Amino acid sequence: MVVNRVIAVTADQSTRGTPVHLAPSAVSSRGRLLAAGGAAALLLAAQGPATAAPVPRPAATASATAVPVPRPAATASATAVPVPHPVATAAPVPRPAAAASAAHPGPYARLHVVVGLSARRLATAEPVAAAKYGTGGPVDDPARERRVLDAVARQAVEAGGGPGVTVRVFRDQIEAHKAVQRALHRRWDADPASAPAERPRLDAVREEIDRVNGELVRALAAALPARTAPSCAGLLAAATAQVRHERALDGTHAVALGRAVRAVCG
Ligand SMILES: C=C(O[C@@H]1C=C(C(=O)O)C=C[C@H]1O)C(=O)O
Repeated sequence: MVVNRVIAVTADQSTRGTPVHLAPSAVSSRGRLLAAGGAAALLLAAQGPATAAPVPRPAATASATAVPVPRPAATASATAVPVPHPVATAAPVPRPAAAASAAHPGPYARLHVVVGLSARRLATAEPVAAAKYGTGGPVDDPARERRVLDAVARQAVEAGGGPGVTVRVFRDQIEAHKAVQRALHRRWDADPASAPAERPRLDAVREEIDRVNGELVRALAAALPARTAPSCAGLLAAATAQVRHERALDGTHAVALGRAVRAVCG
């Protein structure tokens, strides 16, 4: 006689009308199964209708709702406290949109990098001007300009940017750089007290310029889609205004920055 047995019918078996007898040890499993079902129902209720969720659930949540028997601890906590929204409790899995924007900067971010590097390049005009000031030498150094343009053309090919458009941008960068140097020489001539007391080594400053040049070539290549988009002019103007503000540029450098990035779009 089977007094200590219960009859349990699984959903699958009930459709075939074949009840099965489970041993007591199986009852506790069954109890867990029911509790797990309740927890799963709570989780599902907390998630709301499937159609209301615009973002795919993280993998952890998906497996919690898909697996019929969670571990007892998970069941206990799920039933003892109100189940918070699974997204809030899950490990910090970034939403796909956020992850995408972090991995793929948008056109404004790309152009902002280009403008920021142009400002960094222009910031070297002061030490270069100081290195040349009082030497009697000219601001212009056509041989150095040639070397710079040849180098960036080569680097542009490596970076996947067009050498022609890259050289065009760098011609503007060079003109802007020289405009700042000349403005500083005029300022120092007019007010000798403001002239630099020391003369930096030109080759050391040029090493820094070369580093910025390389970064700028790569940033220009990475910004190619942004540079050919119809939105480029507007976004470039916004990025230029932003960089002027971030770096608190004076009038000379602010005007020169606009000159330096003139050929970035198109
Ligand atoms: C920066 C310098 O001054 C000028 C500007 C250059 C540039 O922007 O790369 C290159 C040569 C010079 O005509 C320099 O002499 O190094």
